[in-house]
Amino acid sequence: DNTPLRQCLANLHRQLQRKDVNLFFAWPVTDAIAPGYSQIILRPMDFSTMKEKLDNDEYNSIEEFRNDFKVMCDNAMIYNHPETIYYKAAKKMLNIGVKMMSKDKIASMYR
Ligand SMILES: NC(=O)c1ccc2nc(N)sc2c1
Repeated sequence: DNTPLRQCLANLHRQLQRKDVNLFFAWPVTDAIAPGYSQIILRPMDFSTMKEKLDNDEYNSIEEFRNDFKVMCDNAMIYNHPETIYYKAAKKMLNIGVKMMSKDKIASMYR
């Protein structure tokens, strides 16, 4: 059933994924496209995995969702060098996400 939290997270997921125009974050990163990725990144995350967790009701708060989103962006800024398009896309998307899910914005929902 669609609880307010699930609807809110589904909207956030849609809005954030729209920013990923090159689909760099749509699917799990494979070692085939990113050599050594699985040795370097111990907690992989991507939008399809987040959607699966959403559909399986695995997020109990916006904070949990925001944490996965931040891990996904941080991973890309750990594995990829700063001058790459992947690093830059992650940094830009992280800034957008932080604004959309800021702590004070979430707190303001409970006032
Ligand atoms: N999300 C990432 O870190 C990411 C995504 C796609 C991609 N394609 C490559 N050739 S390296 C690479 C890294």
